[in-house]
Amino acid sequence: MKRSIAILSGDGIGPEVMDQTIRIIKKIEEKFGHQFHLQYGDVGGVAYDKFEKHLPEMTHQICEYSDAILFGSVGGPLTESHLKKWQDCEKNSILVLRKKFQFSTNMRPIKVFRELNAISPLKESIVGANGIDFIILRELLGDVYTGEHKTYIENNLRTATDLSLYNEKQIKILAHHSFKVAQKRKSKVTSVDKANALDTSKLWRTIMNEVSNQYPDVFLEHMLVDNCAYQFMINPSQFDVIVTANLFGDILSDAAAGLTGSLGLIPSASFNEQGFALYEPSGGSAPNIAGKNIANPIAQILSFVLLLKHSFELYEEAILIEKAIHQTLKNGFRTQDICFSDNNYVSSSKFTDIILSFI
Ligand SMILES: NC(=O)c1ccc[n+]([C@@H]2O[C@H](COP(=O)([O-])OP(=O)(O)OC[C@H]3O[C@@H](n4cnc5c(N)ncnc54)[C@H](O)[C@@H]3O)[C@@H](O)[C@H]2O)c1
Ligand SMILES: CC(C)[C@H](C(=O)O)[C@@H](O)C(=O)O
Ligand SMILES: [Mg+2]
Repeated sequence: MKRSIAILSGDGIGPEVMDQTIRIIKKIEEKFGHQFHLQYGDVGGVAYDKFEKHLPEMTHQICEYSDAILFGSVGGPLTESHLKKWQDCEKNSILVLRKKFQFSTNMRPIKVFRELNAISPLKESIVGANGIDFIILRELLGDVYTGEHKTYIENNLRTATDLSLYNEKQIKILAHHSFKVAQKRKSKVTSVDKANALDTSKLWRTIMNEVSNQYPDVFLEHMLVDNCAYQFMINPSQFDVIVTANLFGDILSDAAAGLTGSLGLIPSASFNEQGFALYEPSGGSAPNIAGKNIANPIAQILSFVLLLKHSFELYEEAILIEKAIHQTLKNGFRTQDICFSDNNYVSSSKFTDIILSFI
C-alpha cells in the first residue's frame, strides 16, 4: 500500500530540519519495504515570495489528497518588501490549514530525554525521581485566535479587539480526547483555565466536569493558568495530561518545552474529528539560527514518528527511530541547543547521519 504524505517544509529552519527528516523517511522505506508518496508543497514565506500567497491552492490540494501532513515551520515573508503585508494574521498558513481541515485538538508531548536530564534548567531535586513526562492537549479552533479581530479608532485612540469565543461542542471534543488519552497513561487530567476571571473558562470548567462523569476511572482536577505556569517550575512531575484552551496551550507548551531544555525536542500532532492529522514541531521557524545547519532536527523527526504511530499505525518503525535518537544522544552527540560546551556540538546533518547509522 502506498501511503501519501504532504510535505510542507515552510521557511526558516523548516526546510533544513525537513531535509533531515526526509533522509529518515527514505531509510525507513528502504528498511521496511514501504513506499511513501511524498508530495511537496510551498507554504509560508517561501510560497509568499513566489506567489504572494501563504497557502497556494496547489498546496491546499496536495494536503487534501494526502493521508497525513508533515509540516515544518513558517515565519513569514522572506523579503523585506513583503514584511509590511505580514501584519494580517489570517494569512498565516498554519492558522488557515487548522481552520480548513478543522484540526481541533493539538497534542504536544513534553518529555525530558533521560540522556538529557542535565540540560533541563530545573534542578534534579525538582525534576524528581519521576522525571517530566506529560502531554499538553490544546484546543486549536477557538479562543482569541478565531474570534473577530478588529483594529479601529475610538475616542481618537488607536484601539484593537480580539474576541475570545467557545461553544460547548468545541470544549467537549477536547474533554473526551483528554480523558481517553489519560486512560492510556496515569489516568489524571489537569484542566487549565482562568475561571476566576473569564466566562469562556467558566464554560470550559462546567463542560469538563460534565464529561468527566463518563470517565469515572480518570481523576480530574482544575488549575488556574497562572498557577499552572508556576507549578511547571516547582513541581512539573505532578502532571499527566493537561487540557486547555488555544492561547493558554500555545504559551504553556513553549514554557513546558523549556523544561526539557530545548524547543527543538518537542513534536506535535493536530487532529480533526475524522482522524486526519497534521504533524509539526512545537516551535517555529527560528530565524535566529536558520541557514546555519545547526537546528535540532529531533522535533521534526519525532513529528514524523507521531505520524507513523497515529496516521499509519506503523509502531515498529516509529519505535526504531525513537531508539536511534536515544542511541545518538547516549553516545554523546549533541546539536548546539542541547550542548553544554560551545564547540562540542555536531551539525544538524551530522547529527542525522548518526541517527541513520542506528536505524
Ligand atoms: N507552527 C509554526 O510554523 C510556528 C510555530 C511557532 C512560531 N512560528 C513563527 O516562527 C517565527 C519565529 O518565532 P519565535 O522566534 O518566537 O519562536 P521559535 O519557536 O521560532 O524560536 C524560539 C527559540 O527556540 C529556538 N528553537 C526553535 N526550534 C529550534 C530547533 N529545532 N533547534 C534549536 N533551537 C530551536 C530558537 O532558536 C529560538 O531561540 C515567528 O514568525 C512565529 O510566528 C511558527
Ligand atoms: C505560528 C503561531 C500562530 C502558532 C500558534 O500560536 O498557534 C504557533 O505559535 C504554535 O504554537 O503552533
Ligand atoms: Mg506557539
